[in-house]
Amino acid sequence: MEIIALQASSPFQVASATEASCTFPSKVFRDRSSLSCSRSWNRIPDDCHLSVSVSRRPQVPAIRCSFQDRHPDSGSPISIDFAASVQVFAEANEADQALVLKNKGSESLEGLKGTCIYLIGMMGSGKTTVGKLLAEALEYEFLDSDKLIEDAAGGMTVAQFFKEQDEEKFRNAETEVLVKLSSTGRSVVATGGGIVVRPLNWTYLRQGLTIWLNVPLDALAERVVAAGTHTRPLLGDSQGDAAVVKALEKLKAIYKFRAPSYAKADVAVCFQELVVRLGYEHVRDLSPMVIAFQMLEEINKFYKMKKNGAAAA
Ligand SMILES: Nc1ncnc2c1ncn2[C@@H]1O[C@H](COP(=O)(O)OP(=O)(O)OP(=O)(O)O)[C@@H](O)[C@H]1O
Ligand SMILES: O=C(O)C1=C[C@@H](O)[C@@H](O)[C@H](O)C1
Repeated sequence: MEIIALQASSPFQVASATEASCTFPSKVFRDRSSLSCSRSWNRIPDDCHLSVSVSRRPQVPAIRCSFQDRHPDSGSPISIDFAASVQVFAEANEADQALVLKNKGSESLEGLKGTCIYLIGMMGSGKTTVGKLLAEALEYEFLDSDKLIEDAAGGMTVAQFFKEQDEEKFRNAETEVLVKLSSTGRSVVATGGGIVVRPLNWTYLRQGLTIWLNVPLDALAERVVAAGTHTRPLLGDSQGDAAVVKALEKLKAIYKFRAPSYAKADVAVCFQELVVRLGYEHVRDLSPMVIAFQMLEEINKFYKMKKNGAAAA
């Protein structure tokens, strides 16, 4: 354990005036100059020094920062930890991001207590891509409800299901899969885009934590066309120059009907908000890692609020 004293001015955000834990990327703690505190904390005396302890566990470099001082008014010990913000995370290299995600995942486990996570959102919103990263960070199993339906139907693809049977039968199979999933735990489930529409499905979704990936429709249209719409029967097979425009029209119609159901999620990650916070130009600039980080932030916030609510009641 190494103790270093620092004067302040920092890119890190303080999660709360009294407590928050953090894990900084190794890249950041090598660069000590970036570890100092912001003057915007008017409760902290200007000449206050930070004491930073750097622990080097074999796999997980971590830094905890806390003030070694007393509150100027009350005299009680001040303990402030920094939380690496999504801005800091987005700038870290991939290896550091992986470490931070893992640590952040461990922090979320206390609130989650093994609860299943259901990712909901329009087709192409990244439930599978980001869900796998989230599952890894939490050491949860990753499951895909469409895949479970396909397995239960003897390998018939979702597209075949829609063609050879009908949407109603597909929705019944989807509910059956959800019933089974609701008796499990410690899984991140990428759900089918339409799972939210049946009110009955919410009985099961509510047994877990629901997270909505709220992605602007124009970005979705680009993605689904790039990946090929043939696997998404509700979009039809759009190809050629007009494909994105056609896909966008269909997505708009579907979303109009579903938006209130997605909004019932416990937690939402709004991609447009994230783009603005990070000063990016487009949703396509958001990496799956950054989205997974933000999901963990929102999960932690959700359980913290729940805990505070329970304590206040
Ligand atoms: N953050 C991202 N950046 C770039 N591409 C992404 C991102 N997230 C997802 N994609 C791409 O978008 C496409 C759709 O992603 P994905 O399959 O994860 O979505 P989904 O919500 O699981 O879709 P569906 O509900 O239709 O199965 C994939 O080709 C994936 O590689
Ligand atoms: O949005 C939807 O309704 C769907 C999304 C896919 O994940 C599949 O579940 C299926 O293609 C239907």
